[in-house]
Amino acid sequence: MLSVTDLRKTYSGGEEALRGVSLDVGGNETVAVIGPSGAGKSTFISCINRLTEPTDGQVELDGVDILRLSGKDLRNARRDMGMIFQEFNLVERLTVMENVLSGRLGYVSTWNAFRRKFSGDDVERAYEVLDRVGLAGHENDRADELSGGQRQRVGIARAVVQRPKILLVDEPTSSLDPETSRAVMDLLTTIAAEDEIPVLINIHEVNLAIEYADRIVGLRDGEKVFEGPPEELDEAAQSQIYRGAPPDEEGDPVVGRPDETDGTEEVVRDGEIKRG
Ligand SMILES: Nc1ncnc2c1ncn2[C@@H]1O[C@H](COP(=O)(O)OP(=O)(O)OP(=O)(O)O)[C@@H](O)[C@H]1O
Repeated sequence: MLSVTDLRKTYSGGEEALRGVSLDVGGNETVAVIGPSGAGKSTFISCINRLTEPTDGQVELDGVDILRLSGKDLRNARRDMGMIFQEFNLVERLTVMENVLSGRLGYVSTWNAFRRKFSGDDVERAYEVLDRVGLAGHENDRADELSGGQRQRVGIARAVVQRPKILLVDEPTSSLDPETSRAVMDLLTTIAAEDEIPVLINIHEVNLAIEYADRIVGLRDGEKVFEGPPEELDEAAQSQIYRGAPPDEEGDPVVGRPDETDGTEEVVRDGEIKRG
């Protein structure tokens, strides 16, 4: 179980990217974080594994206080968090197999890692995982010979091969076309469900979040402004996340405020927008 409490990040320039965000992710669930550009989504994920140092707050993974760790303990904790990146972060001149095995580097001695000497079990597991992501037969292809979708499959395999306790996924489909994006999301959520790994995923496309997530979190200006199941992410909630629409006098969020339409729409307050 990942438990984040009151996480804050102020960058050195004074930008308050996170203003006290709390979130629990556990079990087999997929939690999608959505929000406009600059809302703090990437900062949130990178503060959890401390690629970015948070300013304040608490991050616990299965009871381990991540923010207190350093050196070897931090490296051990990081390998419990499988990272999948927008730009895949593969080593271009290495093969698919070498890239996947680099997910196991934390487990082999520095000397053996230097010699790229992996145990037979590690290699066997890498073959298995590559088969599961649909890359059997591509083990010896160089990363730079692959399509975008294949590259993200390698990224997924590299994260999964290390048997993480959680997958942290940052915009995995931003560089992919819609069809490939869906294939990657299918694969990611299938593998996570089969291996019982919870997933925390930043995603731009709201439709993909609704389709694939068990729970959606909306960030805006470094604050959590929505949390709920996909069916609760109605137009009012989306308006709150993407436009910061304030609640009206009755406490209901305002949908499609007149000054934000092109004048051809009649705005009603039950979430429905009728065209003139
Ligand atoms: N390294 C940095 N130094 C200073 N400010 C930063 C840094 N990284 C991010 N920021 C700022 O922090 C805020 C949140 O950025 P972040 O990248 O986390 O948002 P995001 O929701 O992931 O955006 P996007 O969807 O565009 O990737 C932004 O105002 C951004 O300019």
